[in-house]
Amino acid sequence: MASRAAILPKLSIFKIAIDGPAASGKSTTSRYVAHRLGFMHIDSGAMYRAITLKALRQNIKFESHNGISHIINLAHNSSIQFATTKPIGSSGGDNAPQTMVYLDDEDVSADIRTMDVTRNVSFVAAIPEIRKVMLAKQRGYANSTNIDGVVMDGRDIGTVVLPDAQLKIFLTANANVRAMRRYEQLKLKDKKVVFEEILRDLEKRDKADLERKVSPLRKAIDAVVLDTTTLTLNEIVGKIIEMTNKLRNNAAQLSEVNSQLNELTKRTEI
Ligand SMILES: Nc1ncnc2c1ncn2[C@@H]1O[C@H](COP(=O)(O)OP(=O)(O)O)[C@@H](O)[C@H]1O
Ligand SMILES: Nc1ccn([C@H]2C[C@H](O)[C@@H](COP(=O)(O)OP(=O)(O)O)O2)c(=O)n1
Repeated sequence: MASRAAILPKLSIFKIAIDGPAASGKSTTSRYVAHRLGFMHIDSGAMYRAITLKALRQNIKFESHNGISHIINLAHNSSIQFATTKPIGSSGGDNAPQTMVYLDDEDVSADIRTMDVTRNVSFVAAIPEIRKVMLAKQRGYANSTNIDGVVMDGRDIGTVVLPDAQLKIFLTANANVRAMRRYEQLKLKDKKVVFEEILRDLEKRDKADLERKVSPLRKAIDAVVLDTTTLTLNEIVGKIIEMTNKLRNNAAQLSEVNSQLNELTKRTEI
């Protein structure tokens, strides 16, 4: 007789998928959630940005046939790693937990956020072969055996990368609010930024991400929508932690019932 354990879910790596348009708060929210839960944070957008940075550094002609093959080659032969630093305090700003990004062992956390990379990343992210290479890496991180859980943010995490995620969140916010947040964020880093330019770039990128053929930005049918236009970062993080704790408790209870049922089944078989 088949054991009931085979048909009931077991406790496994807890996966949280956070998707949404540009500057909706995905990576900041994910960093705090991951930090509070002791999970790993994977910023999948940073991976597309890292490959774009590498291609720009090599002066690859993006839209040419040769250029695309070259970028695909780069993706196959690049190592991208993440490391999370602990916050000094518990509030936002400079004390926020940071997710560092390493490209071929070089810290590129700042270099991948330049306007040049931002303007070209949607093109790179729309190349199907690049997405295949990133998908394999992303699933690899999520299934690392030494972690309790992972928070991965991007555009297609709930729909394509981790369709089995126990919790899926879709963050949204009004485009003007998103552009203003990105403007404030870049201004802090002494970047020469113009709000109208940021808004235009953000809308252009949203359109490209929504309309591309492979893995476009979509809300998974089982995702919970959280609108960050009016909710603070703390409120958003709190809601996600609360949902996660409930789901983990339910899973733990289910696992307990499951082992009791197995025990009973064994005794009945004897
Ligand atoms: N709920 C929120 N309310 C106000 N500001 C937020 C909120 N969530 C994120 N932010 C801020 O908005 C900016 C963009 O957030 P970020 O996490 O980089 O977005 P994304 O990863 O979606 O591009 C950051 O400066 C961040 O601190
Ligand atoms: N899972 C993902 C993550 C990001 N991308 C693409 C879409 C975005 O334009 C770029 C950069 O993503 P990123 O999340 O860093 O961008 P923003 O922080 O929202 O400006 O990568 C994607 O296609 N799939």
